[in-house]
Amino acid sequence: MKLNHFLSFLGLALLLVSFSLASVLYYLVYLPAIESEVRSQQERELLAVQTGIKFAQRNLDVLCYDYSVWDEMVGFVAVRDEAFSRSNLSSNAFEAANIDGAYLFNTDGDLLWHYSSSEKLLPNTLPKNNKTWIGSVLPDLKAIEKAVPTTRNGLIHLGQSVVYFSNTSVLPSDEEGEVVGSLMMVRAINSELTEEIQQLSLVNFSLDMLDPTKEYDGIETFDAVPSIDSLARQHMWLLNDVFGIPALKISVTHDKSLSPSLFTPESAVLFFTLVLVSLGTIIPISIMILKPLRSANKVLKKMIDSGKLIKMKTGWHIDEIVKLSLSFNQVVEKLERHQNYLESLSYKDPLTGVANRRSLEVFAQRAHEQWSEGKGLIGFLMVDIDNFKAYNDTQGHLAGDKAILTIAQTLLLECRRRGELLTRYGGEEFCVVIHGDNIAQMELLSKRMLKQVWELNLYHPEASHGKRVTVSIGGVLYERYSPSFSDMTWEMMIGQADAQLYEAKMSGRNQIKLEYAKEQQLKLVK
Ligand SMILES: Nc1nc2c(ncn2[C@@H]2O[C@H](COP(=O)(O)OP(=O)(O)OP(=O)(O)O)[C@@H](O)[C@H]2O)c(=O)[nH]1
Repeated sequence: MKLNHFLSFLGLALLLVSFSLASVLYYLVYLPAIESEVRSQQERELLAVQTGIKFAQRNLDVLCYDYSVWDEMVGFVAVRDEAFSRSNLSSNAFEAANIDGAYLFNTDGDLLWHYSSSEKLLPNTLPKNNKTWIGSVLPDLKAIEKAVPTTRNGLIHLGQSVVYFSNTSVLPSDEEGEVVGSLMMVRAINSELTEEIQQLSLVNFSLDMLDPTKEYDGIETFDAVPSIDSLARQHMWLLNDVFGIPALKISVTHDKSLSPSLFTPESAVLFFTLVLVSLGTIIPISIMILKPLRSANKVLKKMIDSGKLIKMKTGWHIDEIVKLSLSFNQVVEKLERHQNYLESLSYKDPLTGVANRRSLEVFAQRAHEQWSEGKGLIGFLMVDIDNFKAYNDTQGHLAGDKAILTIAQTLLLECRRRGELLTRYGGEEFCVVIHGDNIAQMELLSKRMLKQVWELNLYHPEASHGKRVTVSIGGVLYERYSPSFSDMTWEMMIGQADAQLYEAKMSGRNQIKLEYAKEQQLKLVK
């Protein structure tokens, strides 16, 4: 897998994992917590409405009780005194106390006196014909016989209206004595009351009057403490009147209802931030790691293809990669040095340190090519140590090695000009390749070499000349190339030089035999 593909895959995988993790956390942890919070808030809102309604009811109960357990009211049941009615039961007082209707009954349930704020609440709208009118709304015999104040309250339909009522038995203020009747006060369920409870509970709700003849299936009654089964924007509850007939529908609108969605603008922003962060991480990694890796790969491939050692670039951003490149380059440098050393070894004679036969071949081939192209002259000198077998036999092989080394170094000092190369041809024999312009060069060089070896004065008891080590030299020099030389290879030229060496040996050693080749004409000189 390519690294950039791997990085893209990694980025994508990270995004998917983040998204999956966020979803799991959202659905398994966050959402249940939010849901339970919203549920408990909704339950609190319903409870607040319920409490608010009960509170409105209690005000009515207290007011009704105050009027009922009052000696003057007992007197008013017996004789409806206009003066008492005017000063204590005036419409202004009831309006101020938010009472929409007041009805005074005797113990038989007959209406003795009433007040109503509107025609809708006139006595003829009282649901007296209901079987439970006495007992549920007015005190029954049992309650009357108890001779203590008893109260009934709840909802009732008055004509087209639904009201809260509170009915308290009328009896003397010390609560001893006969119950003479009952007083009922009502308050219409209207927008004013709804607003009052809303302000009290701080919950938004509405109260809708229901058709008493209809049935409302699927809506629960609102009496016990409500419990929420499912979260909703709105919850509805039924309020029955004291006769069990549906009277009102409460619709509570909740502040919070819907669970927060995972797919919100905020989560989209978060997601794209994650994408940007991932890209922002992957792109620099690609630039800082992928680029050097690609470059290194290129260098290695080039090395394999070309067989050459190549250094890497080192200008990267990451320290570790820079260090790796530097170390690689150090290895390359060491290998280069080692390679050069090995190469130099393969071109040098190990005993004398002068060029070996391999170098001779390369140099001779190049010199011959250039000579064939008409550049300069070419020549070969074969230098052989005289009577060397005898030297070895008398002085020992190690001394023989040393003598070869000394003679090689001496010859090397003479072959220092451009176009001259001294090589060890084999054993105690050397070959000098000459590629130059000077026709006298070969002769001069031969003479100097002969003289320098002589002057070394290496003792040789069985030497042909002066008890010292000498050399014999045979050579050939070709003048500028002409077509008549076209068949002459450098190997043939060496052969000619060797023949001259043989001549020198045959002529008594410690001497030079050179041959100058001039367009088929050979001139022998000493
Ligand atoms: N010590 C030593 N001896 C060598 C080396 N290479 C060749 N020789 C010896 O050189 C001697 C060459 O002997 P020959 O070829 O018979 O020639 P020569 O005795 O020099 O006689 P001429 O060449 O005819 O003057 C042999 O005895 C070789 O063993 C070397 O590297 N070290």
